[in-house]
Parts: sequence; C-alpha cells; structure tokens
Amino acid sequence: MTEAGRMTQQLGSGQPSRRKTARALCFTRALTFAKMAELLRTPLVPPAVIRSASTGTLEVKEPLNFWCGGRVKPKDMKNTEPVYEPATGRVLCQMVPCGAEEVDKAIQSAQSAFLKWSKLAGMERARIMLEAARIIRERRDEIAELEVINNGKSITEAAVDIDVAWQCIEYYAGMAGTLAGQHVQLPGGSFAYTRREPLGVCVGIGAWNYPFQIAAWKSAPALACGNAMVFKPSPMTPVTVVMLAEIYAEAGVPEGLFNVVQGGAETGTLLCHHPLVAKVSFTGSVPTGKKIMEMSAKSVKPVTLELGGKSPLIIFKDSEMENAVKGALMANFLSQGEVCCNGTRVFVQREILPKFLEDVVKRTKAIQIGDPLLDGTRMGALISQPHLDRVLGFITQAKKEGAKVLCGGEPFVPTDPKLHGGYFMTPCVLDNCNDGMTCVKEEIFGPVMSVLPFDTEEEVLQRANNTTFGLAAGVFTRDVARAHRVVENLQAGTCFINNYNVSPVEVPFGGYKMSGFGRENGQVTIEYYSQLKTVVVEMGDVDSLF
Ligand SMILES: NC(=O)c1ccc[n+]([C@@H]2O[C@H](COP(=O)([O-])OP(=O)(O)OC[C@H]3O[C@@H](n4cnc5c(N)ncnc54)[C@H](O)[C@@H]3O)[C@@H](O)[C@H]2O)c1
Ligand SMILES: C[N+](C)(C)CCCC=O
Repeated sequence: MTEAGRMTQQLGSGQPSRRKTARALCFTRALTFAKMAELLRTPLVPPAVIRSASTGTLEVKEPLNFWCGGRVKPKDMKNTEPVYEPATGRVLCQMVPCGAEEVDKAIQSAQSAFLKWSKLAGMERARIMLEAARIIRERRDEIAELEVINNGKSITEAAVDIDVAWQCIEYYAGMAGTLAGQHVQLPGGSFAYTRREPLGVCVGIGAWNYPFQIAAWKSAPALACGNAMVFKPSPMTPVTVVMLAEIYAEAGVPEGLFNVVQGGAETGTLLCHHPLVAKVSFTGSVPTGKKIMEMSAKSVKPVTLELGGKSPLIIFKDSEMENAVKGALMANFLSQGEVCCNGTRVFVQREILPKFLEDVVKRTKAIQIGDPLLDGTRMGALISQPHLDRVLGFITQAKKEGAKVLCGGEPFVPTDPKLHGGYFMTPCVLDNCNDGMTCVKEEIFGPVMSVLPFDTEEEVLQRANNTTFGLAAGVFTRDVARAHRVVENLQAGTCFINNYNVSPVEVPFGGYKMSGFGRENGQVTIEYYSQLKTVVVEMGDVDSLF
C-alpha cells in the first residue's frame, strides 16, 4: 500500500490507533525506515494519556511577538482582535497588531543578526539549524497540539505538519554547507568566479492553514543562505510561530535572526514598505498577493508568491479505482479542505463515474468529524464562523446552479457539548457539476469536492487548463505514456501522477499563472533566497581602448 494510501485509509476508517497515526506519517515520504519502524513499535497509549492539552481549556497569555532574542509584549493594546479556538468557538487569546515602531524594531533586530549570521561558514549555520530541527522533533507533540487548538485541524495532520517543518529545516541545513559558486576560465590565465550571497532581511508573511509549517518552509532556506527573517503569521493563527522563534534562539542563532511580528494587513504593509527589507515571501490569497507584489515593486524587492488554486484531478477509466478514490479524498479533505493545492475539480471519465461516485461518497460519509485533539478524528473544525458560512454559501449557490449534493455540505454539531460552538461541517461531494458553476470556478477553501464527467483526453486537458489558477494538478491512469503526456500539457506548477498532495521537502512546490511564482522546498529555493555575485579577475595587463 502506498504511504498516502495509508493516510487515506485512515480518513475513511476513523479508527483511533497510535500505530495508524505512525503509519500516516509515512505520507510525508521523508521519514527514515528506522524512524518509521520505531514509531510503529511504540506501544498503544490511550489518547487522554498522551495529550498534554485538551480542547476547550487553553488560554494563551504570553506575548506573541518575538525580536532581539525574546518574546516582546505589545507596545499598547490598540486594535486588539480576539483569536478563536475553531473547535469550540472560545476565545483563545488576543492578537495585538504591531505598529510602525515595533515593525522597525523587529527589522533592526534582524539586520544586526544578519551581519553576524551571514559571516558564519555554511557548516556552522548547518549545525545550528540541525539543532533547531532536533528541538522541534523533541517538542513535536506539544507544538502539534497548540497548532490544533489554534487552527482546528486534526492532531494526526498537525503532527505531520510539524514533522514536515523539522524535515525542511534539516534538509536546508544539509545544503547550507554546500552553497557554492562557479569558476570560469578566461583567456590568458584570467578567470571569473561567482559567489552565492544572501539577500539580507527577508520578510515572510503566512496564511492560517499551515501556520508553523509555512514559517519553516520560508525560514529554513532563508537562514541556510545566510539571511535573517521577520515573519508575520495570519492574525487568526498567531500562536505557534513564536515557538519556532524560541526554538531557533535555543538552538543558538544570533539574537534577532528570526523574529515574529503579529498583525494583519496594516502590519504586513509596513513590512513590505520597509527600506531595510530585501525580499518578501508571501503565502496567501491571490488578491493579497497582487498587493504584496505592487508594494514590493516600489522598492524593487524580489517576491515569492504562493497563492491560491482551483486544481484539477483527472481520473481516467483505466485507473485503479480504489487508489483513485483515495486520491480524490486526499485531494479534497486534508485540513478540512483548507489547502491551497487541493484538487477540487475532480474530472472522472464517464464510463466509471457511477462506481467512482458510489465509492467516494461511501468513504466521505465515513470520515470521523469531531474533537481535533482525539487520535480517531479525521476532520476537525474550519478556521472561523465567517469562513464556515462562506463555504456553506458556496454549497447553497452550487445547488441553485444545478449541482446535486451527494453527501455532506451541512453544519455539523458534535455530541460533545464543549464542541457545540465549533465551526464544523460535513465534507461534501457535488455531482451534476459543469465548468460554468461558481463551485467549479472559484477557490472554496473548504471540504467541497466538485465532480465533473469527461469523455476524451483532449477535452479534459482543455477544461482542466481553463482557469486563471495553476497551482497543482493530478492524474490517475494505468497508462504510463498517457500519464506523462497529460502532465506535460497541464498548466500547473506541481503535478501528481497516481497520487495527490504528497509534498516531500526535497521537491519544489509552487504555482503557474495566478497561483504565483517562485518555489518553496527543493534545491531551487536556494536561488530565491540568495543573489549571485560575479567576480572577474585579470591576470595580465589592462588592454585599454583609451
Ligand atoms: N500556494 C501556497 O503555498 C498556499 C499555501 C497556503 C494558503 N494559500 C492560500 O492562502 C489563502 C488563504 O489564506 P488567508 O486567508 O490567510 O490569505 P490572505 O491573503 O487573506 O492573508 C495571508 C496573509 O497576508 C496578510 N495580509 C493581508 N493583507 C495584507 C496586505 N495588504 N499587506 C501585507 N499582508 C497582508 C494576512 O494578514 C495574512 O498573514 C487561500 O487563497 C490559499 O489558497 C496558498
Ligand atoms: C502540505 N500540503 C498538503 C502539500 C499543503 C501545502 C500548503 C498549502 O496550503
């Protein structure tokens, strides 16, 4: 069975089991076999014993800003916003946005750390980053629990997110010592060489769906290249990123190297306009991405944009049906469907449509929704009440436009009274869809799968590409030639063959078209966090024209 398959099996089964949780971690594909074996040997422990936090109990009081090597209290309590625990609707903490003075302090702090960090040998940076990765591994359950409480996703998924975060830091630590330029021989013994140099203070701005992981995906390559970073998480998920800052500090980075400022659009704007900022890496929606690009253009700051999507998943009639169904679930229901690269337009070849729908609905109905801190839960709560209302609104609209709800699409109230104020809904499969419907054209960012029949390869390629987005795409088929021909013609930055949403840190991730540009993960990201200096060395006399 494939690794993602194991995860999918869990999505359908809803069986609480520590062994299964361990197996699910395989889907990152980056764990060593030894680690997997160790996890699988771990004895079964009841969830109540292994959790240090429980849903509906936590209040976060500590300051959530971090610069100059420590947590920093807000200057004043202006424009404070409540942060909710999605599973209960309770207020978890207050988010106090940073103003101009605080943003400047964080950037100055990063600048002074940059001057030290960038002068270290790559191997020295690597050693410190490896220590940070080790600490994250050690504190993985604690971080994952907090992520669940702040974001609402299931603990099984949050644990994977934290694993991916330390793997990313480990991966780029491995590269820090290998950064090198090129030597070019020129006539007469002269030569040139190139140096890969850091950019300076980089800004990271994150979305709320993968708060800790996004901060790791941005900071790991940035730090490996010798940069410093100021990171702003989403105002809805301010809690865990400051833990990453503490961990980097504990691992031994210079004071001020990785900083956290809290806030929303205003704070983000201050970061993008600051003259000391050398680069902005943004994860979020297309409209905000456009603003980031505009602001950065004013001072010619390079940007990385990881934006939204409406990705196609194409299932041909020769597919292995069970894998295709599992792939469709993985493409739609991870993190309550709040995933940028989800394959939410599921094109199914007409001959297999009835069987596909029967199986996909059966598995979707079996998804265990509820307390996200319980090991058996496979779907937690959406991020907020307005977002839940928006997602349900898409379903109402889809019905008006002629789609048929095969299952789900309703608000869900778990039996546990403490979850009655949570933002839960049942995952939804929509049939009878066509390409003109709102649910097929717009990013819903919720657990809503739109199924669309197709007849020919040529037709489905044209329809799959008929979108302004281009983040990801998937194809299921047993025909190897067809699989490669189809991905060659798909306009998407990340393509999956016979699987979906498998994103190991070694491979680049990013979009085409309005889904953004630049990449995260993989070797290529080094290029987005460094600049190349060319040095030409004359070994003879100057041959002057004058
Ligand atoms: N491609 C990817 O890797 C990826 C990953 C996760 C999420 N996303 C996308 O993110 C979106 C959901 O996240 P969201 O609702 O947090 O997105 P968003 O665009 O509303 O906000 C993202 C971040 O930008 C900040 N921001 C908002 N306005 C700003 C401004 N004017 N200047 C500077 N910063 C500003 C927000 O405070 C937040 O931190 C979806 O569209 C999803 O597809 C993309
Ligand atoms: C880890 N995933 C599932 C590939 C998600 C990447 C981030 C997108 O929202």
